[in-house]
Amino acid sequence: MSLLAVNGVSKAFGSLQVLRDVSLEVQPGQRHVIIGPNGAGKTTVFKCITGLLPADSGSIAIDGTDVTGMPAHSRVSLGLACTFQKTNLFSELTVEENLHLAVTARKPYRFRIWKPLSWYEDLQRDTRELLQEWDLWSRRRHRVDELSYGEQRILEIVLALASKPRILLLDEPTSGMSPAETARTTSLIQEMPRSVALLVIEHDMDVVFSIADYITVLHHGEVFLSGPPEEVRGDERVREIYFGGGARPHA
Ligand SMILES: Nc1ncnc2c1ncn2[C@@H]1O[C@H](COP(=O)(O)OP(=O)(O)OP(=O)(O)O)[C@@H](O)[C@H]1O
Repeated sequence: MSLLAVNGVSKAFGSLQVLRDVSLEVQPGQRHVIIGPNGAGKTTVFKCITGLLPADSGSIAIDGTDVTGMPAHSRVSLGLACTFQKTNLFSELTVEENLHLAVTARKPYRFRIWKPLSWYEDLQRDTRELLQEWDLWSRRRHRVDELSYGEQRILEIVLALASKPRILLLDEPTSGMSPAETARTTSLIQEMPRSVALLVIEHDMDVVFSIADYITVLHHGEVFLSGPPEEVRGDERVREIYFGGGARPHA
């Protein structure tokens, strides 16, 4: 069974039809990348999946559970996590404090004043492991607003991983990054455990073909093509969408 199934989702903003009958599936452990020109509807698909926007029609299921009418927080409890293009961090707190909050959010007893001592030990251990694993240990005492934009976006991905999601949605994880930060983010994504499936919106084709094992091409709000990377890379019509009008995918 698919971990995520989007079935025939449509969405309009007033008279602007942004999504038309969009269907896609994400399998456990898959690295599924959505590409398409600006305005194709990629972020809107993400918002419908997370529950930030209601779909006008169609359905969405996480691991077989129909979540179409469910609020966003219920989808999170089914294992969905998401980062969007705008960072969503506590900028006056340190890297470590931000991670503490994210790790706390998934722990039992989090609303209890009196917690077992082991609770604090687990919190410290989980935070330390994430900091070390994702190469943020030396930055742990830095306030978030002292980090570069790229580092902030990397931290946000790590925070999303702290909730131990089964499926993680990343909206343009490398946009606005320096080449070095893009390379670091690409290897971070490549090194993520296969216990997490990824659905990624990405414009940088080098990143797309470094991480994807399945690609969906959106164009004018419709699924234009989906398949393995070799199939998409060789498809003349996809080149035409990107390069036909002289428009290039922005990196
Ligand atoms: N809340 C909104 N109200 C009205 N129109 C919107 C809204 N959100 C998005 N749109 C429009 O819907 C279309 C699709 O937007 P969306 O952000 O999903 O595209 P995208 O493929 O993610 O583009 P990009 O690659 O530029 O991020 C665009 O024409 C956009 O202007």
